[in-house]
Amino acid sequence: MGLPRFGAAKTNHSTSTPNLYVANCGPAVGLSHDTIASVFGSFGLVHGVFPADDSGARVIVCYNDATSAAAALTALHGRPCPHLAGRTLHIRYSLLRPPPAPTPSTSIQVCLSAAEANIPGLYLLLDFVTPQEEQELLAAVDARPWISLAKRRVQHYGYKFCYQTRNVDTKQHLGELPSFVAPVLEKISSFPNLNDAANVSLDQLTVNEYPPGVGLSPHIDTHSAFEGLIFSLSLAGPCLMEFRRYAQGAWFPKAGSSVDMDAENPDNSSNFSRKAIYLPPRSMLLLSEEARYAWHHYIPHHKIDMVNDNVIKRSSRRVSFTLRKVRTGPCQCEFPQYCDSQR
Ligand SMILES: O=C(O)CCC(=O)C(=O)O
Ligand SMILES: [Fe+2]
Repeated sequence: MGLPRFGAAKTNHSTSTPNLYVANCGPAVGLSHDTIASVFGSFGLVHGVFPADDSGARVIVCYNDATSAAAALTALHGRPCPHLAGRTLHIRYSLLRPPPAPTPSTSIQVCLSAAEANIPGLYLLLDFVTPQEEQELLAAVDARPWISLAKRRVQHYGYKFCYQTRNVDTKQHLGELPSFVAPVLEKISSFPNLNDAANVSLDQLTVNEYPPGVGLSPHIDTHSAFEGLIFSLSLAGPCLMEFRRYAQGAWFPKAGSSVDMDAENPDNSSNFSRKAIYLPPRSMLLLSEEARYAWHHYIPHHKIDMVNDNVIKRSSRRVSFTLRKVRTGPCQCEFPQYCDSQR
């Protein structure tokens, strides 16, 4: 396991800082940093949520002041948290350590094609839309209202996506997908490698706009929320997407059980494979099968990406169109260890 960036205080007595070390909490157990920030935000202004180490299951929540941290610690430590999937959090004050020198993302080989990445079910088609179609799609979303999240802006069509539950409310249908996305859907219907392309009938679109330096914390799109094909079209700017396959069973303790902060096996918890792929503008990524169900995907929060020996600057924004089909029954995938329907 990599050196933790932050240490937890041995006890919570006589320590008081604005930073909390929270175990049993993080993207590897299905809780995004945005969700965690929102729940801890009810105790005071959260300045940021950071990985405590590379386990994906321990985070540092940083408040602006120690009083808010104390209130959150008292309210949330050692009991199931209904707003965080019922997980029992183990919280201590965090002893901040200076972050290590940034490790350049060259430490991981960046693939330029899905074949090179060799993850079953991952496909990348370059130049999926023309530059003119790209401009039209950007103009269409820019003419519509954006919703501002903490670090990026989003739009939802078909069904609203709820960032707290990482799910959709199937009873709240916002209507058909807008006509501006029709050319993209048309091209998807003849996407190669899809056995049942005719039945794709995507009904949810999330548009994300990322400023430079903003990414997305590691996550698997909730199995029970969406069917097995997830398409993501990159527009306006490039990014690097990292994929992580965590060791089997390491991340989803049985419902109701809790992982003790000290009892976790650090060797298991950092046990994941890593791959990265470069997504140029106008490319279409498809996550299906193992790539959709078993691999976390992650956009590092970088202003520049090292794509092997080349420095690639993120442009003033990247806009992605993520197209999915909302699931109506439970997921029956072959990856129960990552599946919220089968836990
Ligand atoms: O921006 C992207 O390409 C990915 C978005 C994503 O992973 C999501 O909305 O779940
Ligand atoms: Fe995703």
